[in-house]
Amino acid sequence: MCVLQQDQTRPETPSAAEPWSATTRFHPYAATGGVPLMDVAERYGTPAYVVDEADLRGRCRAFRAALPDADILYAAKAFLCRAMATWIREEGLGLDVCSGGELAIARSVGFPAERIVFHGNAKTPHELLEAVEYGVGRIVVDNLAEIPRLAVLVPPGRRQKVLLRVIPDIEAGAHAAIRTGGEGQKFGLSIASGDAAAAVTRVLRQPELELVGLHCHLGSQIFAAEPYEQAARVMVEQLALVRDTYGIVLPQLDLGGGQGIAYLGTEHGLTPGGYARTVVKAMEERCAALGLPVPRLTIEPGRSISGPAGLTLYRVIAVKRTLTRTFVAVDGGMSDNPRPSLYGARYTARLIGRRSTAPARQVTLVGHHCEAGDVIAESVPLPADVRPGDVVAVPATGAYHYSMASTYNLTGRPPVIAVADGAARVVVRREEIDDLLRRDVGL
Ligand SMILES: Cc1ncc(COP(=O)(O)O)c(C=O)c1O
Ligand SMILES: N[C@@H](CCCC[NH3+])C(=O)O
Repeated sequence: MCVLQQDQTRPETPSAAEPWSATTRFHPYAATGGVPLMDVAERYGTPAYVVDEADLRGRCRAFRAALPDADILYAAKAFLCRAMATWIREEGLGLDVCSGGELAIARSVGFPAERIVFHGNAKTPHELLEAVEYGVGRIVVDNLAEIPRLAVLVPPGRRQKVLLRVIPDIEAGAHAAIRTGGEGQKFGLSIASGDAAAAVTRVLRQPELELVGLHCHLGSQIFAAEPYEQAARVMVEQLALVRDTYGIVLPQLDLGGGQGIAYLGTEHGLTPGGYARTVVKAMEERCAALGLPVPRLTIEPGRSISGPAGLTLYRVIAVKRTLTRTFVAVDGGMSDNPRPSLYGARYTARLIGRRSTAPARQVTLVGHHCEAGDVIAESVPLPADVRPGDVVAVPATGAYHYSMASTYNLTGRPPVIAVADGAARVVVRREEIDDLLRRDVGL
């Protein structure tokens, strides 16, 4: 156990624009969920992912409160482990899974099958079979070939509910690699090319499948509500087209996820309330104009539930002052956070564990990997006396960090430590070199 030390001066409670989780405090020492972060670093080692359970549960509840009549599915790709699947189950949300692996975690905690939606642009026949066998509530069809492939897997006497993922042709999202609402990317069925209409026809011809609605997902890290407003309108128009063509009123509309979060103190995420007001109004207005009943809404937030609840602890290994800048090198990097290298994502960091009176200097926080692009955060203000042995915390790392971590340079992936009510527990243990060696069977 470490001695509880004073930390850098900062306000008692993070303001709304601060990217730290709801229970994170810095006075008299840095703590999350009532657990001193230096205790976590010393007991479990670094790097370590820390998850603030109360923050995460609070975000689930905020979505449910904002949209009491909708199905809120947590997008598992953002962060999933057995503990997370259990929290999501307990909070009454559903789960969006997009692989056999994510489904296996859900199954392992007895996640209710009917609350699961199965996604993927290239689901293997085996994955489809697993989804059907577990009895997942809905499968989202992403391409034409999948329709007969899925139909033959449905046991006699059963019908599998499906949604069709269509491309609304709306561009939104923080980076080209995470925009999925426009033509020219791999997800969904194009309205413009006629594939979406062909898919409706083909699903309706398969007695084993029950078409219950349409789906779209615009992209990720979207800060404005307007693209969702546009998507709600376009999608309701597609529901009206199905009604006009086939005389069928589809009861569901799934608008995917993508709600943006703050990574830096200067950003403001899209709140569940702001999102809900805009989307519900657009749906209701367009449905009234087209004489359609308002469909049951499903949404799939991932990052906005788990992202702000996480932080990563690193130990400083070296400080290098060059002619142009100061590098603070830590014991993690692009293997536990690939987002700066993939999307140019920006982060901030904070020294914890000791009080420094040194003035703040802009530094570049870098990892220990054998790549010049292994940068965790550019232009971070850290005390000028930052030195080897110090611990730094990086906020907003709860989504797409653990789930996208690699073992580059044969680095074991960090543990996930859940903190709540003054207690810390390991929910995913650290990956040791023995784990890596075990897979490598040699000659
Ligand atoms: C189909 C689908 N739903 C939901 C999500 C979750 O997105 P986010 O984590 O940005 O909310 C994604 C990922 O972008 C997705 O592909
Ligand atoms: N991996 C992306 C989000 C992609 C979401 C899945 N379609 C990120 O880290 O921002």
